[in-house]
Amino acid sequence: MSGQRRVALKVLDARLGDEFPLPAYATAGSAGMDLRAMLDAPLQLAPGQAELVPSGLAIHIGDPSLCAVVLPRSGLGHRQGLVLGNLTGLIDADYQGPLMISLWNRGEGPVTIAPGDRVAQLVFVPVEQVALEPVEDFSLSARGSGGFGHTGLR
Ligand SMILES: O=c1ccn([C@H]2C[C@H](O)[C@@H](COP(=O)(O)OP(=O)(O)OP(=O)(O)O)O2)c(=O)[nH]1
Ligand SMILES: [Mg+2]
Repeated sequence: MSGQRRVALKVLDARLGDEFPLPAYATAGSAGMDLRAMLDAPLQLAPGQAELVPSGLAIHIGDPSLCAVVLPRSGLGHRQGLVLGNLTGLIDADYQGPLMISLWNRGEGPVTIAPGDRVAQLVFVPVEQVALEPVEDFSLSARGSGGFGHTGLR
């Protein structure tokens, strides 16, 4: 689609773009594009087990006003307990290495992942870098230092 920002992609696993489609937005309104577990053989994760799995891709975002996050897929996370070992993966704009997926079976039964399964999703997010400026005091806000449930439940 024109108007979309361009992000450089290296296909590291030749099965992508051939046997398996490259990541793409499933619908016009999708925020994420699914990432595949580019395994050589099925992988069974025992309850509690985490493994680093290649996505078969590398991206170089380049522009520090953009990053990407790797998120679980809702269905797998909720039903099977297949989530991410780092909870959320953060892909820096200057990272050029292989995009890896830490898969964690947080459930109570084994989970089997087949080569090419869509196991996570990649979301591009705007970022602003700031200059931290040390001060003695803040000008008082409505919240002040209240936090961690300070405003109650209802
Ligand atoms: O799920 C992930 C998370 C990170 N990365 C890559 C891209 C990211 O830019 C780099 C570093 O990630 P992060 O800063 O979260 O990890 P770190 O443990 O702080 O490593 P580093 O010291 O390299 O920054 O690792 C992945 O491929 N997948
Ligand atoms: Mg880091």
